[in-house]
Amino acid sequence: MMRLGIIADDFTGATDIAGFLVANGLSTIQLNGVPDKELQVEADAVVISLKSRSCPVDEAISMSLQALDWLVARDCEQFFFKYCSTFDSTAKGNIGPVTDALLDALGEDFTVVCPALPVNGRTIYNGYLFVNGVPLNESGMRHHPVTPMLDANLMRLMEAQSKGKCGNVKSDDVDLGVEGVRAALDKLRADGNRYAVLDVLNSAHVETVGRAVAGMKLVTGGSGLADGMAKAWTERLSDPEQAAVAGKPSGKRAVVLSGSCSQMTNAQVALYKQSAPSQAVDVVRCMNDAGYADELFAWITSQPAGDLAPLVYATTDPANLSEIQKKFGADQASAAVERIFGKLATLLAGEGFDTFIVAGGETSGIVVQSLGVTGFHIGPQIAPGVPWVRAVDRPISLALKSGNFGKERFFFDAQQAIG
Ligand SMILES: Nc1ncnc2c1ncn2[C@@H]1O[C@H](COP(=O)(O)OP(=O)(O)OP(=O)(O)O)[C@@H](O)[C@H]1O
Ligand SMILES: O=C(O)[C@@H](O)C(=O)CO
Repeated sequence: MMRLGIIADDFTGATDIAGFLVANGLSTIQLNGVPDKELQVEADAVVISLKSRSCPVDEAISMSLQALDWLVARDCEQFFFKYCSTFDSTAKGNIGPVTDALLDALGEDFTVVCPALPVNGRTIYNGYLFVNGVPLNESGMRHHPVTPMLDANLMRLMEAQSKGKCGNVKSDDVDLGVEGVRAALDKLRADGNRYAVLDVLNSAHVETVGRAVAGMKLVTGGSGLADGMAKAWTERLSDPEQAAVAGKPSGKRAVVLSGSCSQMTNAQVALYKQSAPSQAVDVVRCMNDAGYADELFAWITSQPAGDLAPLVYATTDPANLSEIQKKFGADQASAAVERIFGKLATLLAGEGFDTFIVAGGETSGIVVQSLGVTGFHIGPQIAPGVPWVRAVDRPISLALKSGNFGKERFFFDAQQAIG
């Protein structure tokens, strides 16, 4: 019997939250896009992954409401709007409008905002979001190709996008435990706030806020909050290993496709290409050479099988990225790069590649769409927030890595985990 319905605004975000639920023993299925009305699924949690983070706001709202309807019709009792642990949403972003639409649809007038994920260095203090101890707007996120984050104050970001007031539950209240958080939430609500940013500095706070929001119809945030919520459902916990079995990887031919320009992906690519065959993507050719994907495909298939998987990367440093964007326009350059990765994925699957290690949320979205995969079983985690997943409808395994996740050896670690 399904209980928790999750609407995620991108693909890697969806696998991230699903991975934490499975690690806590909740059986979880991830569906790519809003499924057919007929589809029935049996799981403790269902994650619907959308591509709604950076699309026009009307589309984001409409997709999210369709996802909500689908989950409501499957008897979900609680709903989670999952967005990025680095917020990834400027003053014009979709998080506020989608939260408002979900609240209205559920007949609710209050929710929490909690992108914290301390295990990956995302903490919230006095309502400011930090990445490894640095305010969001001073972290690598200020150079993000699509959503450069120039403010770390979550109340301000939320109010700029939405139609209500946003307060803050301070870490002192979280230190008081579940009752402290609930009292602070009641007070903020009574004071006319529509949203409350939850301070979270460590894993004890994660558990406290997870318990404190147990009765809330709608919560919003990152996978840290879901980790805390899942830990609170002790009576439903089953064997975590069992929950991950259906998603274990077992593929034979792997490739690494990296379209993220985050600091961490830059470090992962730099290390991996010292040992593995690699090919950099030429953005100019992505834009104007119809045969470019075929050429990259031919290069990949010419690499010896059995060794480290070949890497194709568009990953580049902030200075070069900003030059490319100035020359061609950020949207045009991104779209051209995404198109190449999409074509490559289709060609590779046709050639028998069954294991795709992908870096970047948008990049993962396009790869998954191009492969035509409708949903995933969630497997064991490679790194916090990055589980192996196995397509429900084809023998294909994927590791969909959020830009900033994983350690430097991530691409090696992923391949080591293949059985
Ligand atoms: N060299 C490049 N020049 C221009 N655009 C690029 C280049 N490399 C990647 N891109 C684009 O930048 C965007 C990166 O977004 P993506 O979501 O894949 O990574 P990310 O933002 O680091 O990951 P996440 O969303 O998981 O944090 C994609 O649209 C990609 O096509
Ligand atoms: O929360 C995160 O950081 C990730 O799951 C994500 O959403 C990046 O795309």
